[in-house]
Amino acid sequence: MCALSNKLIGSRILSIHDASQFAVGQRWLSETETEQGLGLLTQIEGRMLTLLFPATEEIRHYAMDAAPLARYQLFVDDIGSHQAGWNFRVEKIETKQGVHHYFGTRQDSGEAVTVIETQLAANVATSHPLTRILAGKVHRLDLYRLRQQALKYFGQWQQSGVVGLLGARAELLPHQLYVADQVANRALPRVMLADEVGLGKTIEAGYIIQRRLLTGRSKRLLIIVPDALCHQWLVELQRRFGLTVSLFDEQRCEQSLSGEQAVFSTEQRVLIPQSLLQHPLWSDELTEVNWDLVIIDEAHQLNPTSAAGLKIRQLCPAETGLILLTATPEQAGLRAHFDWLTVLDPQRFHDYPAFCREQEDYHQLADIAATLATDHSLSTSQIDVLTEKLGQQEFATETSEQRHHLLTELLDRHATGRVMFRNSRSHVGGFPKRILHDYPLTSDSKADWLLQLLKQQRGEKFVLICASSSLALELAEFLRVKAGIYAALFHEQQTLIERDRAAAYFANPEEACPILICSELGSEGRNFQFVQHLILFDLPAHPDTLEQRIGRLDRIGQASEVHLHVPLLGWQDQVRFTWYQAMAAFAQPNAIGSGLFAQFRDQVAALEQLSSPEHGPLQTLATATQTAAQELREQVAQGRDRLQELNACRPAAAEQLVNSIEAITEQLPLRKFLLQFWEHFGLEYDSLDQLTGWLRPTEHLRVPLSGINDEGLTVTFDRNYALNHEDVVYLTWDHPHVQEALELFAREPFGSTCVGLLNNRALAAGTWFLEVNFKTEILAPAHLAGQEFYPPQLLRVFVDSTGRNLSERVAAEALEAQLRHVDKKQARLILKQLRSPIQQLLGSTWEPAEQLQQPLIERAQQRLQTQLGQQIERLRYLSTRNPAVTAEDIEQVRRRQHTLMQALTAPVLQLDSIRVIVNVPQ
Ligand SMILES: Nc1ncnc2c1ncn2[C@@H]1O[C@H](COP(=O)(O)OP(=O)(O)OP(=O)(O)O)[C@@H](O)[C@H]1O
Repeated sequence: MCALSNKLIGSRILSIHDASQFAVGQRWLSETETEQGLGLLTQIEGRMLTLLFPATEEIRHYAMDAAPLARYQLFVDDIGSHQAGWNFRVEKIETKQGVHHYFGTRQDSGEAVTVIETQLAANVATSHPLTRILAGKVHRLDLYRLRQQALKYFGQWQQSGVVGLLGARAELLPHQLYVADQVANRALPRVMLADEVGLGKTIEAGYIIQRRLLTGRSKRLLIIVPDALCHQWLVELQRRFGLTVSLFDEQRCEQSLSGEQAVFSTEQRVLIPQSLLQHPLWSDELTEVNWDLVIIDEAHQLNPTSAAGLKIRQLCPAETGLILLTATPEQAGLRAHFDWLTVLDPQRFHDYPAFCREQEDYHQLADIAATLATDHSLSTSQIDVLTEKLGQQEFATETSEQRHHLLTELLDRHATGRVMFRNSRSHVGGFPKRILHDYPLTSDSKADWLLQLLKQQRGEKFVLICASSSLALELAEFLRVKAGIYAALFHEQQTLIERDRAAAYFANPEEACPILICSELGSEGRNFQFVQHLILFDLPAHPDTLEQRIGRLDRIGQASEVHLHVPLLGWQDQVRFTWYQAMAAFAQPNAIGSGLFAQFRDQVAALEQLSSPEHGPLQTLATATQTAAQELREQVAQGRDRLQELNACRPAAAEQLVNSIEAITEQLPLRKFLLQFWEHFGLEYDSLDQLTGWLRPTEHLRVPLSGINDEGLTVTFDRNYALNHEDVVYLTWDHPHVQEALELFAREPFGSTCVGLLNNRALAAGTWFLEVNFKTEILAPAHLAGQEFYPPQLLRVFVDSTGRNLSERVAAEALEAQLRHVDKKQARLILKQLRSPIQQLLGSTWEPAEQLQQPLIERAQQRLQTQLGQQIERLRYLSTRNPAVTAEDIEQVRRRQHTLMQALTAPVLQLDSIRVIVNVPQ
């Protein structure tokens, strides 16, 4: 065994170069300036050396005794690079007058070549661990360990199945996570998210975006939202997900026009106001970019057959992901809803009459689906229906799994299953009570009544919604003049910024602003759940608009009862109020509004136009509405909604996601990892209390890190704390700062070379070992998310100085306990003596690494076969019965499987890090 010289173990070795080592034509690395590349020794004069570094064209002079130089040489089987750009494998080496001549074979042509070292390429990978070892560059022991941990956690995170779902500043609500998971994992998501108002569609969209971006499934993102909601979206994505998107309003478009690139290609994640779709210039510019995911909020506002709708079709051809958000998909009528479904999936939705018939079929199917979901036995008549619907005589329903399988099939085939997700509030639960206060007025004006209400309930906050901006302005003026009350205003005559400012001013508890007066613009999308009083100053014509208005307060996060105040003045108010009450639109979420509107709108309009009240016909309308509402509600509850609910959230799968998120949060010790990371990279962390800490950069900050400014920031690892303290940064494995930290190790050589001292009296002093970590990963297009099957992983090979493989006998943890740090100077001296044997020894570590890699490949292949194989099978089966499943759907999964299988035949194995361990018993 080649033991390390005793002289080195003590730390006083002065010079290890002697004149006979040097010869003109040799290649050397500068230990202090590895970034100069490979130097060429051009002159020896007395005790002075001159080196040319061809890569940078720099010349350096060194005193021979103290030259910080490391000899660069290749060994048999190494791959060298010729300055002409080709690579060769070394087969034999001869040294003539101190200069190496390498004999080998060109890798591209197979031609036999002789390369004198003078001809080697000057650009060596300076961050390569071997180059670093040769140059005597090492990191501290703890940084080496941190690197191992970082890469391990990185892989575990990538394989967790919940990437992108971990880090939102949001409660883990199963219905949202389920939808997000279902949609985000598709090769090509084209769906409508139609949860009832306030259930968190924006959050679901955020999860989907985050997961697709972090897993590489999507890159170019376009979000289209009503003009009034632009800012809220920006804020919500930033605050909840730490996601930055760029707002392109007209002004920003004009600024970007002067650049050379297409207007929208300068950013990867773009948010535009809906109105831009109608702009003659910018709407065309939008089509210059190939978006891979488009999200449209409040889709019911856009008619798919209008000019804006056609533009969307153009922006979202079949190969682009498209996600539509709407709480009231039928607000513009069943036909418009169907037209959107056609945009999403033209093959499945091409026959409107058939679609209408299908809607009627829901009842029977829902009944069966509910039976299957609750694990009860099917009745004979249910089995008959199932036989007919599924077109097969026999199906197994004995086990829970079989029933689940059948349920899945039924939902996939007959509901709007694959394209639409709709959670209902009754299903999700936990919403507050609504309390209606109606105020029949006789002669007073509504404005006077309003003033009285505000005075009586001083200290409360009110949101008032009315139909027009002129009325909103008049009311605000009235309150100011009459009572010195300053209302916040929200209407279409303001700029976007003015509106957002007004909403923020109203929300600020310190401002004590009692009322926000909104035109109809405030009835969609906004978050006012911190308010308990809604004034419906007038009543809209469409029940869905009413539902949207109430939904501003009655939404997730509303902690108290919601009070609805309705002043009634005149016949029209009375007609609408009576009609809405008859359908219980104030009392509960109203999923049947569109149906009733279609049925009664003419009658309501005719009654409203009467010049004098006629209570008899109004009563008749109310009774008819009540009956129809009851029937419709029952039908919907039994039929469509039930099916949609079952489809939008499978409780077991949703729970599983919550569990996985909690498990990964517990199992991977993020806090511990980050504390070490910060310490090494020059950030200071002070615990403020149990849940929070203060993080700030010091003057030793090692690399620039995004999001870290000089002032520092308060951070927490606790979800609940983060939910209640929006100014505090919530750190999870999904967070960009954590990702940056992990990627730093994956990309840069931090901790990739190290020398450790072993304290083992049973071994001779000076005995040394080599621990080599290889990284194995596959090369495949990012959107295939190959890392979910085969993330980059480290393979550890541990050999002694004779090349004996001790990897299994010497476990990493046991070894760690016996190691101690060595200072840089001593480490460098050790490496100077050992670099040549290390380089030779390295060659012997590849084979064990390849052997370790093999079972990992096989496991990944098996998972690919089973998981994607099952998906393909299921899609194939469904495609024979359900036009919603196309050959392309199957092909996409098959392509993913095939490409990843191919990639797995030749994973890239490369040296990641090296640790030299020398026994120095104490
Ligand atoms: N998981 C969650 N944790 C905490 N807050 C949430 C969560 N989901 C939703 N919210 C909050 O509930 C409110 C409603 O969510 P969101 O705006 O996403 O609903 P929506 O379905 O898009 O509503 P609308 O139908 O009105 O457009 C928002 O204030 C949102 O921040």
